[in-house]
Amino acid sequence: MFVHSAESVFTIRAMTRIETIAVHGGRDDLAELGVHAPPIDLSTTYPVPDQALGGQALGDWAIGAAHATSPVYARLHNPTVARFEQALAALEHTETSVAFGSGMAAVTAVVQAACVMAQKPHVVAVRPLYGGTDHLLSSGLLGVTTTYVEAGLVASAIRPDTGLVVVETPANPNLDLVDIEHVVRQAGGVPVLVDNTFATPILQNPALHGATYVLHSGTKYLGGHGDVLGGVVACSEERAAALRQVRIITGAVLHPLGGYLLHRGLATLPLRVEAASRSAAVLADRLAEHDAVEFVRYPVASRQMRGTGAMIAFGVHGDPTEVVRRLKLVTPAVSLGSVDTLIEHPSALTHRLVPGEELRASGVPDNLLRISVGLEHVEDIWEDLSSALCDVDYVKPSPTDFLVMTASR
Ligand code: MET
Repeated sequence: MFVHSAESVFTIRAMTRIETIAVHGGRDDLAELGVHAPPIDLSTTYPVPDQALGGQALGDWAIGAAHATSPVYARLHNPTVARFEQALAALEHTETSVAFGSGMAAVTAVVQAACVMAQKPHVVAVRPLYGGTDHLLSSGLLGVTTTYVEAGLVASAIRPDTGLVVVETPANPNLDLVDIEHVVRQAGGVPVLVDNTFATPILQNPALHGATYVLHSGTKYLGGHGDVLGGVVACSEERAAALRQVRIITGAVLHPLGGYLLHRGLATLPLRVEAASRSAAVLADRLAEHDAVEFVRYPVASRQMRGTGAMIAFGVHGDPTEVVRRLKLVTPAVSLGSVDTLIEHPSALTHRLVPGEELRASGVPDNLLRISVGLEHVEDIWEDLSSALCDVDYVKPSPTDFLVMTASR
């Protein structure tokens, strides 16, 4: 019942338009079940009257199989989560995907599969990355050491014991863009993980550019409503087997309710991304014209990225935290990709655990604010932002003052 037939997978693959895949992905067993919405299976255990057969299924899951005759136990497999995984894989143009309890659990599993299991304990990473990922890779907690390089210097950092290259594009928090194909070429066969959380599969499909693992914090755009925590890695069936093994052993599973909500979020993902991106483009232009704004970082569409997205980073003259404090509509909070517009100060929050010097060196100055544009009316967002910026007491610095300010940070 929980196994998707080869024929139904083909049906999804044959759909080429992303809006249609977003609505119908992972739902091909529903007609057979006679239901309209995917059932949420909350079972923690599954009866196995034939214990030998149950044991065989357990053995199959334990080696990372995609299917077995029974889920046996919720840590091994869950049909509601599997539907979300199938849908996300279709959107990312990969064979499959593996879901986790959070984005960080997903990153951890990739490092464990590509570095720890493969006994290649060296990682090459391009900064900036989400601060949590950076902290995980720097901490040594998983027994790996990490060399940080600029995107153009990845080849020079690869060693015989390098198990993984990690990039995020657009990068959290400053929206730096990385040429994925160039990084993949430089990696020379070492698996490349691309964090695609900011772009979403609607704007960018890293696997089509050679990425081995495509990671999402599903908590963000995929869920889309700020009410579900989850992570997912889209990849080949072969890579997924190791990730499932890690997930089973470590217990980093996504709860079925999370799987349901992430799956439901996918249906409206194209519309949400399109609407929020439209507003973000307007806001990025207006911010760039504002006297209180020093610079704006907003991606450009390219062959790799089909649109500009709904994330904006900008630097303010004066105290960035004061701007946040004065906002009345925009939500002052970490996270992104929700229906409401969110703003946060990366140096204080999302990137707090990255050493300040290193953060600044990777293009994240202390005056940078990050906005995730939501679905409110663009004029209401602008009214709130512009009045918060206007209210801030600042003296527009002369070039000399600016040098002094920079040096004192
Ligand atoms: C706990 S920090 C927040 C997490 C989230 N990944 C963000 O970038 O906003």
